Amino acid sequence: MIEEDWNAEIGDEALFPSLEKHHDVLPFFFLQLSLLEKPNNPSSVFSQSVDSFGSDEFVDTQHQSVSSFGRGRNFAAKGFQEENGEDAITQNRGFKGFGQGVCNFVVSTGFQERNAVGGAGTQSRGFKGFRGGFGQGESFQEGSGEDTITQNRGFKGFGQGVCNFVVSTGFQERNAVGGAGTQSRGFQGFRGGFGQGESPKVTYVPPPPPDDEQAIFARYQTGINFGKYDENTVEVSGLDPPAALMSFADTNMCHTLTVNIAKAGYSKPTPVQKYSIPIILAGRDLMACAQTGSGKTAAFLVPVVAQMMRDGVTASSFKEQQEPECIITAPTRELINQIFLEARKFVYGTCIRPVVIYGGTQTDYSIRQVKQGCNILCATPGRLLDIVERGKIGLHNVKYLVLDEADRMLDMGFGADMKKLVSFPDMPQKDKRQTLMFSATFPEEVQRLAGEFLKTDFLFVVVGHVGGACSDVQQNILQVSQYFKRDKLIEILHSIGNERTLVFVDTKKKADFIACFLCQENIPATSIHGDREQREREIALRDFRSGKCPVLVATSVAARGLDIESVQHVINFDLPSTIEEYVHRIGRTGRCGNTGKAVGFFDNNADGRLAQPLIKVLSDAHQEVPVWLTEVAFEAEGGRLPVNTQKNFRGRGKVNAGEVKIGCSAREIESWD
Ligand SMILES: Nc1ncnc2c1ncn2[C@@H]1O[C@H](COP(=O)(O)OP(=O)(O)OP(=O)(O)O)[C@@H](O)[C@H]1O
Repeated sequence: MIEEDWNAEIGDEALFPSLEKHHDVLPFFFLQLSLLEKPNNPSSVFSQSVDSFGSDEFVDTQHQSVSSFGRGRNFAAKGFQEENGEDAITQNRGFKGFGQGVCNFVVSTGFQERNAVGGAGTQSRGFKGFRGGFGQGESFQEGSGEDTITQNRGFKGFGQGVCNFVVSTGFQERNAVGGAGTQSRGFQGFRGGFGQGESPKVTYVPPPPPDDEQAIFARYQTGINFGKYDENTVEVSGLDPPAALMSFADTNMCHTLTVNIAKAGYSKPTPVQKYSIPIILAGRDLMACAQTGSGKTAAFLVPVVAQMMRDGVTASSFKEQQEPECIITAPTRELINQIFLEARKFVYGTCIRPVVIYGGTQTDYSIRQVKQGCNILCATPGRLLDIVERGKIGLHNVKYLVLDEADRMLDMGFGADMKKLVSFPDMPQKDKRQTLMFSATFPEEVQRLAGEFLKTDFLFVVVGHVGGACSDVQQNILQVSQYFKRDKLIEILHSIGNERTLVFVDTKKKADFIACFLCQENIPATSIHGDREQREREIALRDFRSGKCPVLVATSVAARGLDIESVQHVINFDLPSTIEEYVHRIGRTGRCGNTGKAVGFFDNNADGRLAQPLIKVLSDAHQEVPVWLTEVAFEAEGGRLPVNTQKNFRGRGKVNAGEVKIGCSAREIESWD
């Protein structure tokens, strides 16, 4: 695990980045902001915000802030201690870092947001707090109680130094959703960024999902192109593949499972399901590649549950150590949770108990969930290894090991963890378990690596092209240089209206910045990325799902797997650095036979090397290829047209089988989780 964000999946500590990290982050953030400025437009949103602080000094002193963070005395601790509960305690820690330096620097998107959408009362208080705070040097310690008052006091407390500048992602969330209660979360974002000393223990316990039947089987409608999935060519490589099934009834599944499939609204299997289900039922290992949104989750869940029922799996009762029959891993917390929710559908009314555990939540909570019984364990890699190492999970019973987003699970982000998982002494050898890998993309290097985990007679199912984009997504690549991206974004979002839109950017800081910027433009937006606390990530996703915030600005943490109803648009404000990532990102729309639109801002200076693989993806998906793009591709390749566009396009040395060295560029290191 070498990536900053990946670490967030593994250790709770990473949720509260150390001060040292921000020594790097702050100058970068400044750079980022300046890069986002148009050269001839000094009156940017950012400058306006700055102006509203009423302090010219901070411009000159911003670099000092870097060194001043974290050296301070325990500023304002008492005031925050007056609040009850986990938030107050952590806030206290967060503020420890402030106060002593010459310049503390605050980026508070929250205040900007309240401007945009908050109630009048809140705005007034927020701004009072802000203005009053600068340079006054009053104390946090006065008063108690209500969040808004605390904020007010809190900001009064700033100002011992010449300039205060706080990067508070939490405030952004409030921007989007408003309300006093959420305002207090702003301080969480703040403390998350600038705490000092030891990392606070993560105490977040996610709310339990609703467990009434209607909620469990909630779904969205298949789209007009659902039937067209059958037009895709399907190739099965390997010896003696079983025949594909034509309907769910073709299998000998137990009655309860058949009923659950119907309740889930699945009347006919998609191609990846038609081929994968019989392969898994036949006990074969499988690597399956099919376009985004085409039902890969059920392609492994249905046969695994069917087999478990056939094997007469018994209800697992309360035990200190559980021995699940199936382990499912996925790279992000939100995705693994989604897989768990899907699993609940298919096991409904059976004795099979699925459990989900992931980073950013209280470890004891994960352990309690596991102890209560666990047949199918859905887990992100870090939390999984942690729980196994604590002896709460025994692996000797594992019959099914599923890697969703398998190419990501095997690359330099999680590859080492997966190797560690299969190397535990009690993990059955590959010939004693079934290993199943699914993704919409499988670069050749991963295919070779996957062999280490799979039996030699595994089957490889490919629906359409390996790594092909979903043809239900209308792709449009626009030439937009970075200085004009914000204007273009606003223009597009205004034309879109209230339709649900995912905007991808390349860094966590930029995700917050753009969400904040949109709020200032009266476009309710929120953000999701690896530096946000899990609670905030889940709120952001919930608000996006519900339509409360129709725009979600995200890093690649939201690129894979997320199945959100009615996402009509994906905008790649920054194009990703690999073509695989692009395919996954645009696959958040156009799912399950529905149509969607994807726009990519292509900056010739930054994205030249993506041109060629983009052309292939566009043409494979029968999309128009702009003439300028072919010219850029030609130039980027030094006048040659490269042939293998399935590979990652960033310069990479030769990779030998077994060497984990794929898929992550500098830009993704910033944005993955
Ligand atoms: N046979 C089916 N009939 C109707 N709906 C289905 C069927 N199979 C899957 N779906 C629905 O299609 C949607 C997309 O499925 P899923 O999330 O499994 O896609 P995926 O291929 O895993 O996508 P990604 O590559 O983005 O992870 C889900 O809402 C799922 O419930």
